[in-house]
Amino acid sequence: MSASDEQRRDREPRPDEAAADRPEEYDVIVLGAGPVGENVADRTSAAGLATVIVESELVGGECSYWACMPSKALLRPVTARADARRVPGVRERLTAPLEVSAVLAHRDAYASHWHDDGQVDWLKSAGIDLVRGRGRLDGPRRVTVDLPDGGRRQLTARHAVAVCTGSRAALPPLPGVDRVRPWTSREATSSRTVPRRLAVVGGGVVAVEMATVYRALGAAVTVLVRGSGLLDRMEPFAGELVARSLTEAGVDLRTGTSVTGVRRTGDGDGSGPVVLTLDGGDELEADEVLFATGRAPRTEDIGLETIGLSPGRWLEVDDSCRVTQVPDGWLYAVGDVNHRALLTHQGKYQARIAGAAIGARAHGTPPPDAGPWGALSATADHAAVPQVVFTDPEAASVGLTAARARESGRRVRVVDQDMGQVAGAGLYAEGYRGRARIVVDEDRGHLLGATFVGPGIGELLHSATVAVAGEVPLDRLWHAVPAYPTISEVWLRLLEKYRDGAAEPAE
Ligand SMILES: Cc1cc2nc3c(=O)[nH]c(=O)nc-3n(C[C@H](O)[C@H](O)[C@H](O)COP(=O)(O)OP(=O)(O)OC[C@H]3O[C@@H](n4cnc5c(N)ncnc54)[C@H](O)[C@@H]3O)c2cc1C
Ligand SMILES: NC(=O)c1ccc[n+]([C@@H]2O[C@H](COP(=O)([O-])OP(=O)(O)OC[C@H]3O[C@@H](n4cnc5c(N)ncnc54)[C@H](O)[C@@H]3O)[C@@H](O)[C@H]2O)c1
Repeated sequence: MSASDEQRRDREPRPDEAAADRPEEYDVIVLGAGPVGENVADRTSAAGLATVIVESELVGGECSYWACMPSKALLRPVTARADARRVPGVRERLTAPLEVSAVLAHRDAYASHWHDDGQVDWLKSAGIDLVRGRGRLDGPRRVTVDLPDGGRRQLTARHAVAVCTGSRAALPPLPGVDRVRPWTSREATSSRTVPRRLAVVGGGVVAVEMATVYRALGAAVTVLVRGSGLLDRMEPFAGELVARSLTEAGVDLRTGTSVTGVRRTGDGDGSGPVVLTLDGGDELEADEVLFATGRAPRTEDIGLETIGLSPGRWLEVDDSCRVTQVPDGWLYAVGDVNHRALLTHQGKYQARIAGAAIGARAHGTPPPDAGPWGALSATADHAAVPQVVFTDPEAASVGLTAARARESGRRVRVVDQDMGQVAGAGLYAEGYRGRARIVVDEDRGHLLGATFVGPGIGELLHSATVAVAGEVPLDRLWHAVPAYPTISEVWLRLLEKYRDGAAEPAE
């Protein structure tokens, strides 16, 4: 039997009787089996470390069952239909609305019908032990798990504990909000019915994606945004183009509107329509209200107080995802819970890095490349975070916006391009509407950021991510020739304008 076979045998799930009072020792304990926890465990297990993962709900986490997967499965039929309706010869045959039951069934399939057997099988195949239950830190390197059957297991970690407990929807502090059965992203992504009237509070990513879905499924949707526009972390034109499209689709979009009260009209039992009071005194009645008002860390009940940290806060980490306030470097916090970038792909990137760092430190190998852009440093979190908002049009960005780049004190030049002028875009969709922007570091001659808005541009984003993360000189990008006639030719238009010294966009 090889050493790795022996390690794998060591990591076979322990029979319950072994659980008694005696702490079970592992090299690494991962708390939370969302996409990020799974990837940390995968990397530490691959590094030959005996790894156990603790999960209180479903292996796969928010992303698989109540976030990325179901939301994108709901959105894809919407954007596919919208795209097809912009193609002559197809649109004439596309007069019927979406088949709601088929869309919801597609969503159910992508959420694996809220069963995690597939993910559990994968854990087993990777040699990772699973303990189901609520885990809490219980002093340095110790985790206690309350099991679903009322029992308890105690785990200790020789090398590291990785907190990957993610985030939950944050509700605004409105009196009575918890008595009106509000929707959060969980209900919006898993609902089996389409409300006749849906009010959406918030102007961020969840708000615009879910407004897109429910409007296309037939709901009368009102979006209440307290600020002046949508998607305020992206370039302003992204929110403007998405707002225009939502409005054209029939969404009642109200900016500069805050909600000051919420109640149900029934007998105090949570029944009846929901009524929102708006600043200024107006009221809005709907059948459901979705609060898409950001996220809170799932750290309030994980025993942080037993190691001298405050519960309920985001955990601050260094670039290898080690919690900075904990001595001896045994505690890591990876994914949403560290608040660096609340995105699955970025959390999984951190997981690969944290897993490698835990492995290197456990084996006593001096970290060879812990500096910026090295294998043990999540540098992209600061410079090259990509995100696609899957609305119609899609909005995609990486790196810094023009405003953020200027705030950073760099000498910056901004170039914009109307996507409608790109031949490949016109072929993709008649009357293609969209815009692209690059933000150039004038002193270093490479891209700091890029934003694309338009149908089907999500797949374009990775080209920009490579350019930003790779700090590819613009002179060399000039030789990266986009195929004709693809939407990617927008790169050529942007670089031509940059070389020709085109005037900067007004905004
Ligand atoms: C509606 C919506 C759509 C999204 N769409 C996208 C998208 O398209 N692309 C994208 O990149 N990102 C998207 N995101 C963000 C993405 O879902 C998160 O960034 C991602 O899920 C974070 O992964 P995580 O593993 O850090 O946390 P989670 O996925 O939240 O997983 C944490 C896990 O820890 C478990 N846990 C918590 N506490 C304990 C405990 N005490 N003991 C045991 N287990 C515990 C939880 O049950 C959960 O399974 C979306 C988010 C939302 C809300
Ligand atoms: N396609 C994707 O990549 C995708 C999709 C969905 C969610 N996500 C991730 O999930 C996270 C959560 O998304 P989100 O939309 O909930 O958060 P968000 O931070 O993107 O947007 C929150 C919105 O709610 C508003 N808001 C906050 N408090 C409010 C209050 N009290 N009253 C009224 N408005 C209020 C904010 O102004 C903002 O418009 C995001 O960070 C995002 O990265 C990603």
